[in-house]
Amino acid sequence: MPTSVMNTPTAPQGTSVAAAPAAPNTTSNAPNTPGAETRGRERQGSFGGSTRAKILKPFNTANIKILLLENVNETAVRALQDQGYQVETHAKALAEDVLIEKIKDVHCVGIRSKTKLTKKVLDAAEKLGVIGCFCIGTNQVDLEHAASKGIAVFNSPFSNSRSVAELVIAEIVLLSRQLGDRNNEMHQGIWSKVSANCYEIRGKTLGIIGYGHIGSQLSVLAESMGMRVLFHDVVPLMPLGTSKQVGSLDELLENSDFVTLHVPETEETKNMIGEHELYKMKQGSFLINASRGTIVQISALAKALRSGHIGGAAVDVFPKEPAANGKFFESELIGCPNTLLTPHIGGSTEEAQSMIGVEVSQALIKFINNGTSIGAVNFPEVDLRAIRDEENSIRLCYTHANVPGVLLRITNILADHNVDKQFSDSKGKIAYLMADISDVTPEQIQDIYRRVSETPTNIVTRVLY
Ligand SMILES: NC(=O)c1ccc[n+]([C@@H]2O[C@H](COP(=O)([O-])OP(=O)(O)OC[C@H]3O[C@@H](n4cnc5c(N)ncnc54)[C@H](O)[C@@H]3O)[C@@H](O)[C@H]2O)c1
Ligand SMILES: O=C(O)[C@H](O)COP(=O)(O)O
Repeated sequence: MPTSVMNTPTAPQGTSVAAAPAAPNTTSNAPNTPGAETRGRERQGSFGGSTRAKILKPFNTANIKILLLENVNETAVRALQDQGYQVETHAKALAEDVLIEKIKDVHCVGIRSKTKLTKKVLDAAEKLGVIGCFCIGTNQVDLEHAASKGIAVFNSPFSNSRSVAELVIAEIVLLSRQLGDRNNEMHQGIWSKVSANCYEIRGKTLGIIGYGHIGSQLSVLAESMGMRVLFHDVVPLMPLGTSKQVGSLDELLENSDFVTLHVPETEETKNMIGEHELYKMKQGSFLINASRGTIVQISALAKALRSGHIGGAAVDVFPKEPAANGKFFESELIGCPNTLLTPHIGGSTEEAQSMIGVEVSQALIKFINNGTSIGAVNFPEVDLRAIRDEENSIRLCYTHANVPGVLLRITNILADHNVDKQFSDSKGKIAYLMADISDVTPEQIQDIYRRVSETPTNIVTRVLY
């Protein structure tokens, strides 16, 4: 595979700082901003007593372009700007043609759940090395294609879990008391005081489908409200509190008063809840979906709500969601009885967005500056302990096809050098190797870079120093 443009090395300039090949599309030899460098040193602390840890960075961080879409939180914008990167922000998702034009030139893109990074979009991205999903879901990215191009994808696996769990707790109470309908009536000037089919949630059974970060957090909150919790998951999991894992989806549906979905969007979960499953649910029971819109068949749910078989639903996610605020929303669920519709706000709290901004921006910075891929969702997870702060030490980051014989080839290239440490791992068709090499001259760095990036298995080669 070809070496991406973002990894073109700079020519040797005579000093270690100036000479090393650069990461993302470095064109200038200006040093990093002093502020960022000092902060980095403080963070990494001393290395083995008297020797400090080296601050690895792509050479001129001002040349690194970051595109942040969908109103990514200010905490991320600041953190990325503090590194000296060029950061362009947009409040909304971009139309595909605009995105294709914008993404051509950037080294990193930050998105939320709306931006679709398809094969077509990724193929237009000539310099892209890393993607940050400032959310939990990563189904909006063609992860495999990104990996095949050496593009690592990071997300925030749990920073908004609590926000979703709290919303679901609120919805359980609201549905149980038909609060959506009562509220609508009052706003129309209609006084309608009813207790028929309104219930306390104490003693009722909550069925959680998908007992991951959100499902398990919800389980604890629901039990503290006096609910009994059943859950269904594809893997056996430790039940929290007195909750109980059931043997099948049907068993959960048949025994729950409230059913709530917390699974990712996958081939298996698409249309997971249709007519058959809805009619397995108890008469008058409630359905909540704050996972992904494709998991519930909307027509079947609307029919079950209108027939009264399902007593109410809260839906936060839809198969087709408007691209931005103010755009028209349509759904067969509009006007269904006791149905709460929210515009994908499960993770939309100040706390969650701020934490996500910090978490994902740190992962991006570590990947760009240090090559660290820990936490990547589509990429082998590799890290090395800090590199010594010595002039002529470098870090080689090599993303390559996962085929036999590669390590031997790299060992031959590095045979005459002092490899301080090296680690490599693979995931599916790609593998990632990091090696710290000391005592290398600028000419040797150029030679290592050239020979590694010319290997037939090369996807992306970077040298950090
Ligand atoms: N509405 C929102 O704003 C919002 C916010 C955050 C997350 N989400 C969605 O919620 C989903 C779940 O989030 P999470 O953090 O709990 O994820 P998670 O990965 O921690 O947990 C998902 C669980 O689902 C299970 N699972 C997968 N496939 C399954 C199947 N076919 N049947 C049963 N269980 C299955 C997994 O084993 C796992 O335990 C995310 O993927 C995202 O799409 C929505
Ligand atoms: O995947 C997620 O974390 C949620 O769906 C939230 O997505 P958002 O950041 O687009 O609100």
